[in-house]
Amino acid sequence: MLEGVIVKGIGGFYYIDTKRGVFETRARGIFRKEGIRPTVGDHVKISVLDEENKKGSLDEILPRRTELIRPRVSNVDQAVIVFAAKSPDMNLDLLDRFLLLAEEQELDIVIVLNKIDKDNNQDYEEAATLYRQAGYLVICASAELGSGVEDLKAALENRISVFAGPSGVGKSSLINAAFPGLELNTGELSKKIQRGRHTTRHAELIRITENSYIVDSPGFTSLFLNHIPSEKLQYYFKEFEPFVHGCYYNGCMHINEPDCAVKAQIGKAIHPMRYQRYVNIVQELKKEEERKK
Ligand SMILES: Nc1nc2c(ncn2[C@@H]2O[C@H](COP(=O)(O)OP(=O)(O)OP(=O)(O)O)[C@@H](O)[C@H]2O)c(=O)[nH]1
Ligand SMILES: [Zn+2]
Repeated sequence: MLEGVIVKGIGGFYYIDTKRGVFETRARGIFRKEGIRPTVGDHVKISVLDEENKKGSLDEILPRRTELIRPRVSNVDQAVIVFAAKSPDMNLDLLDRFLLLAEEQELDIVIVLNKIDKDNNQDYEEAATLYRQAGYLVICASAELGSGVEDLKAALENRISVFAGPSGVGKSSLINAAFPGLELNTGELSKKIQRGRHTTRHAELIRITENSYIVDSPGFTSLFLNHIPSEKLQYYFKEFEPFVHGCYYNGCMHINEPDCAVKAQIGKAIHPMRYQRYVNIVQELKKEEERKK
């Protein structure tokens, strides 16, 4: 028995990255009978049928820790959310939506503010401080100059990461700067999504170091939040966490209620801009909930 990770699945074959190389396997019939679909990212056990030609049989899927839907990958540990300091301009409303989706999936989060070489006034520092104070790891980077790249590499170590963020912020460029051997084309990640609109596209894992992988297509390509119940939203604002249970009312939404422990932190542990976006998104979600009634 050999253990490994499914890095690719095509036409009934699953490719398993192991300590002894990548094996091409077929899944045992039992999975189909039991309605289990092997998924990229699954930790598996295989039996080797042909060591030299790297063929095997996929025998067992170890329990999944997480299951990302878009793209469909198991055991993703972390979302690397990339925004540009300039071109395109930073949009913190959009950044918060990416954060919410990643928080909802219980992923660890790294925020990368890329293209700092384009921002002579260092305006990105303000956003970096805001999100650091909220409790996030924020890396200010320039794929162009190579700054921040070592920090990014360190953050990817020993995990499966998915990159997310708007088009053109430099996701592929950062990956290339960190791992020159991979030579992802710039624009590569988005090409894959476009293809995905018409055909079922299967994500693949790219091994970047001994024990680390990245997903080859971007995460959270739809930023719809409508599936999140409005009363759950508070739990996905990281810096609210220590305070949400301190309110006078059970089920406090932290908007109009008196004696609210969250509101008491506005301008202290909670940045007014983040609080305002919380209120906006709650209202958005409530409107949608009303409409569906
Ligand atoms: N000045 C500067 N330009 C950068 C930097 N990083 C990326 N770029 C440029 O920005 C453009 C977009 O970079 P990509 O790496 O393709 O961006 P992406 O996020 O992968 O884009 P999609 O694949 O569309 O999602 C390219 O022309 C890059 O050369 C940077 O740090 N500084
Ligand atoms: Zn409250």
